[in-house]
Amino acid sequence: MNMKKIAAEHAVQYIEDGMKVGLGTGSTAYWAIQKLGQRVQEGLSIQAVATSIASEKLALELGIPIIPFAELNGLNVTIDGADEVNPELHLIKGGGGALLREKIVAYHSEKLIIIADESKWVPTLGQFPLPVEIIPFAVEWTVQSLEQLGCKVQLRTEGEQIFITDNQNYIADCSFGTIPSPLKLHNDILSIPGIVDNGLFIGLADQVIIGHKDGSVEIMGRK
Ligand SMILES: O=C[C@H](O)[C@H](O)[C@H](O)COP(=O)(O)O
Repeated sequence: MNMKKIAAEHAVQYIEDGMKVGLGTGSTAYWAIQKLGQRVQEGLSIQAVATSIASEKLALELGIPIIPFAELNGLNVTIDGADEVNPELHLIKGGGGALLREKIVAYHSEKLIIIADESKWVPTLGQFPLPVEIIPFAVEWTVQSLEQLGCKVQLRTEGEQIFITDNQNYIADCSFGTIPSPLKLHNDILSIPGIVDNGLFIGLADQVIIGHKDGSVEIMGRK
């Protein structure tokens, strides 16, 4: 049973004609974009923006209309994946390196629906190393400042090369083990110069759809 696909396809049921939709990034969002593409080919009329170059490319291949940001005044809904979700629906995102564009798009969406397989549901955030997007300038100092917050930092690589985000930045993966106060950590990280954003999504998710091994979906959320 493909738990990611089940959650994604459930979320896409909520998309209606005329909606402005944000497209997430990653292997779970992939299934949502596929399903949305199928519905567009069957006549669904939507306008979309994407949270990564990869998702935009996939959407265009499937015939989903991608609209310039300047032409849209916000979004009705965004469907995106997550690396961890806690019972308060706070998230860690950015495993695919797309956290900055994802957070911008989520912020401007009336509703953020998170889709995930059951392995992403955790009592406390932090087992998954927190991705932090940093600018390349003085990266060594920025990394030192992150380590002073009590984590082990690994600058993300892709093969032999440093991983470069869609925004031409780096990702520092920060292993905290556990994050008891996500909001405090979020603010502490953002107070370091050179950091663009981090993968903690606090109070942004409205609904979380979890796909289970037995094919069922579990829906949690505020709206
Ligand atoms: O940067 C990537 C995103 O935040 C993804 O949505 C997140 O990493 C989850 O990815 P996946 O659905 O592939 O587990």
